[in-house]
Amino acid sequence: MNGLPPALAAGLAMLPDGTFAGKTVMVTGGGTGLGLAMGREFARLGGRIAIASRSEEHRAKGVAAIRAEGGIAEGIALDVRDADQVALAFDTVEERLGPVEVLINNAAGNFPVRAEKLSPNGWRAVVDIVLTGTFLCSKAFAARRVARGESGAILNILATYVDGGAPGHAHSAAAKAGVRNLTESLAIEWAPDGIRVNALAPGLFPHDDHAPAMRSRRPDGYEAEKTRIPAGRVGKTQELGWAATYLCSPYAAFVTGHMFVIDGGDRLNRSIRNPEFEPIRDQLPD
Ligand SMILES: CCCCCCCCC/C=C/C(=O)SCCNC(=O)CCNC(=O)[C@H](O)C(C)(C)COP(=O)(O)OP(=O)(O)OC[C@H]1O[C@@H](n2cnc3c(N)ncnc32)[C@H](O)[C@@H]1OP(=O)(O)O
Ligand SMILES: NC(=O)C1=CN([C@@H]2O[C@H](COP(=O)(O)OP(=O)(O)OC[C@H]3O[C@@H](n4cnc5c(N)ncnc54)[C@H](OP(=O)(O)O)[C@@H]3O)[C@@H](O)[C@H]2O)C=CC1
Repeated sequence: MNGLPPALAAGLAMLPDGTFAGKTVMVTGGGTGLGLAMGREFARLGGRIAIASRSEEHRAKGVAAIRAEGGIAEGIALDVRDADQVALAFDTVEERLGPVEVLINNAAGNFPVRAEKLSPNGWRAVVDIVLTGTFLCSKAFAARRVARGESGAILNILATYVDGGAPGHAHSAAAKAGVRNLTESLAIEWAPDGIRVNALAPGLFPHDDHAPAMRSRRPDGYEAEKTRIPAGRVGKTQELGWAATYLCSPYAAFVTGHMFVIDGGDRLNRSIRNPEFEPIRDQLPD
């Protein structure tokens, strides 16, 4: 399990070429990090990618990365917390790329903070982006799919701390746990309409786009983390792309309401080695 698959080095897609040809895929927060990695994988398989987020700089970076690989991408201004902006974003994507057939609810806010120091606004910001934003985008998506009488797929990006919580992440973990439950409700409700709703729970996937607050505070970065994770390494972002494209593809037509965990066994908490231990509370900002 420790070795990287050769296909990763070769930059290969997992599914057949053209699996998403002619389909429009909206990725919220798709200009950076994991969202961009997933968008690149959908684009490799022929999908037309709408990168929807607040920052023009992030959107432009994501669009350029996908176009540089020969893919089709457009940037769409969106704050997922605002229902009017969500409606406008779906309309704009439809004009530019065609109706959205796949929605990746990837946008998130998070900053590690001791819960007793988290302000009401800080709590609201994270819960609104993660939980309310996922609901608003899912609702707008499904309303359009149902009106057209056409099927679709939604993928909600969680985090493995939906089970068990995490010190310093009370706001994010609670919001993500809410999204997990929402995934299940919507999967049942929209299954008769041909809309599948699944979730992808990543473990640790460090990347260069992370905001300073989200970077490891340890001088050795993620080296110690690697010894804690049973697989002996952190995740590679393209691995999420493979999982996301599978879950939204016709090969997963009978999969809905599922949470797919991709974490190298981290959540099982069975360390095969014993790293130097530093309590997570002690790693949080003062
Ligand atoms: C460790 C290793 C991990 C290792 C990595 C572990 C990975 C764990 C899994 C990862 C999960 C993720 O979600 S990773 C995704 C992370 N990406 C992001 O967060 C990018 C987007 N984030 C943002 O835009 C901002 O951070 C966020 C605050 C959420 C939203 O921005 P807004 O402009 O809407 O809000 P603001 O007005 O700036 O702030 C709203 C309130 O939040 C407070 N606030 C903002 N930042 C704060 C902070 N660092 N500490 C305390 N409080 C903060 C402000 O003071 C405000 O409260 P008042 O002063 O009271 O008004
Ligand atoms: N990296 C990791 O190890 C892990 C990540 N995750 C999850 O993966 C997903 C991606 O995280 P990651 O790539 O690491 O982090 P990033 O910070 O790189 O990505 C977050 C994205 O969300 C967008 N965003 C934030 N707020 C809003 C908003 N209100 N409206 C629209 N877009 C918004 C940002 O774009 P902009 O600023 O342009 O709005 C940004 O592109 C998240 O759901 C996260 O919780 C889960 C577990 C581990």
